[in-house]
Amino acid sequence: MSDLVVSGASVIHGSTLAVDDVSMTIRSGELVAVLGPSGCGKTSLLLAIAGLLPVREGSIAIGSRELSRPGRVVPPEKRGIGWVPQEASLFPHLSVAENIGFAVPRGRGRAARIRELAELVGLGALTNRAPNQLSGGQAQRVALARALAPRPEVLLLDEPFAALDTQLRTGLRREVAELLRAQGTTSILVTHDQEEALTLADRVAVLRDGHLEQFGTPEEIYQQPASDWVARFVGDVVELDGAWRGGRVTCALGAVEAAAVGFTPADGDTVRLMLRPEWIVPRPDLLAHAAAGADARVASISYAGHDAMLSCDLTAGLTVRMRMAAVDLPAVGEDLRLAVQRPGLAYPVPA
Ligand SMILES: Nc1ncnc2c1ncn2[C@@H]1O[C@H](COP(=O)(O)OP(=O)(O)OP(=O)(O)O)[C@@H](O)[C@H]1O
Repeated sequence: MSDLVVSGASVIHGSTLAVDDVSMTIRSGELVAVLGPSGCGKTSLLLAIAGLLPVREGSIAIGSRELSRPGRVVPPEKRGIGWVPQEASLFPHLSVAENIGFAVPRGRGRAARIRELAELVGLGALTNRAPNQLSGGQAQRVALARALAPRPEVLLLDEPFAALDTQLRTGLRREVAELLRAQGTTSILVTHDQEEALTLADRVAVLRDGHLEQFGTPEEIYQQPASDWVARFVGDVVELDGAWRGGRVTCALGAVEAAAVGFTPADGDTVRLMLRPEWIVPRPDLLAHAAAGADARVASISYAGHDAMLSCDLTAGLTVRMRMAAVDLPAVGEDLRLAVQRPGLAYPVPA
């Protein structure tokens, strides 16, 4: 098995430059999520990898096997790449087994291979069913089995769980990720659901307006966003402007330790401090230390079962949100001393 290498690829979709100079190496067996807002080029990137759109610049290859470059496209059926679409789009007049079998070559062992694939996706008992007798989740399992049938080197999944209800989606996507890992299939999952991307993928590619903003592990994307845009797009952020001095930002939350991302501020510069809401914590032990932390009053609490989001009015005049485990929550109106429990991220203030 080889890596999938996308190298400086640009793709025109209609009249739009949908993918703009994207480079990424997807390691053999890796599950990569492509995340981004609507229209950022996720599907266009997948179509180019599948051979359904040409590249205008750059190249796409699996190992040393070049699949796309300007003026040359290896046809989809010769690329060794499988596709699971958003809607299962099964043949309505064929049974589950026949739908899966559509992609299994004729010959000896065909029936056994169909049975193996049906069992792999948990449909061993439903092989004689017609598509209209399947739930949405079961239909997606058939589409997955059909895509895996020719043993593709790379599997592309275009929002395969988007049409399913929340509970089914959570269960099925975990199962599918485990199955793909067990098979060692290199997979690219397009999604606009950040939770899906962060929980399932080995690495996440964040696209914006056709550009690759960041490609990293879920922890890197969440804890060290490469830009303020990624910080805002993936997860919740608390934003405070303050003065930079020697690795600290003096703002309404006090003097908060921070790392500058992608620029080098000078002492005295105004920077934008970004924090995740769970990085802000109540610190009753700091009440006696006037220099540390910031005084706040709980303005509202949004309870979510396992945790809660608190809006706190700072004495200094701003409101910040903090997320905490929903155990012994403070009450609305309670006074707290807040501090930041890990270094924040500093970005330039937008012009
Ligand atoms: N069928 C099409 N014909 C012409 N242009 C298209 C077509 N589909 C997409 N585009 C253009 O390509 C750009 C990228 O679209 P693409 O579908 O790749 O984005 P996406 O990130 O997958 O969006 P979504 O999350 O909404 O599916 C769009 O802004 C649009 O202008």
